[in-house]
Amino acid sequence: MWIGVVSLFPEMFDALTQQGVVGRAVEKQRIALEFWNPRDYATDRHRSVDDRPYGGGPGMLMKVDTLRSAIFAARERAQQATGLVPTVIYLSPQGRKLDQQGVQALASAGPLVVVAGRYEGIDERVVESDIDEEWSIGDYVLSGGELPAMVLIDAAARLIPGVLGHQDSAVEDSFNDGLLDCPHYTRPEVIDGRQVPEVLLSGNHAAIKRWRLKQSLGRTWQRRPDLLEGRTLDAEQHKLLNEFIEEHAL
Ligand SMILES: Nc1nonc1C(=O)NC1CCNCC1
Repeated sequence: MWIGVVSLFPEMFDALTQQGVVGRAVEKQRIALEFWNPRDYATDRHRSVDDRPYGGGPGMLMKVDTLRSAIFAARERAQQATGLVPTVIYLSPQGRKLDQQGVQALASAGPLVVVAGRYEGIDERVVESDIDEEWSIGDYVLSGGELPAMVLIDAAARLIPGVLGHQDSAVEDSFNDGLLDCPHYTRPEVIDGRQVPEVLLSGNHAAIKRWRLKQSLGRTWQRRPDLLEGRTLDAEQHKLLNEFIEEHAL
């Protein structure tokens, strides 16, 4: 998967590329990550990358010409590297809320150019003319689009074949099947009197799988009932959820 990033702080992405799942994916060339910094296109003495908003008001916007130069360069490189026209993504609170379904769509959308905004954001005409999709990682305001971009890249990378090792599977990740994750346990068997559920020590893999699905369904029902709305449960899932509800009835 080819991803171009437009950011004033490309060094922030070292947190993603120097270690962990994405770091290994880059090393294994499952993912190609390239960066364009609008500041590299600044021609004035101060290498300006921000500009004042029309109509006044607090804060600045990203300067149009340096931003667009970086986007165009990234888009050009995407086509050169992949032969495909990239999807240009802009991260902002005004975007579509990112969820696993959206991540799956982005992970299979071909090359991406991800634009990380700073200041109060970018000129609306740049959104209209140069951005294909606007996405938000949540209803809160951050200092920059770099962390949202890293969230998107990390989540998408996990879905690229060959990125996750055998030791962790994107398939069992919560939200991959639209449910919350089941509880997990590791050594020791007792922590301050709290035991590991017996079934997990039984070696009965069918029972363990059943227990985990039941816990996922139950926790989703308890904590995020919205995720179950419109979802069709099969007979087994209905049975498990009903068992969970009975066991947890107050
Ligand atoms: N939430 C968000 N999901 O994506 N981007 C988000 C965000 O807060 N961006 C900042 C908005 C203010 N300007 C700097 C960037």
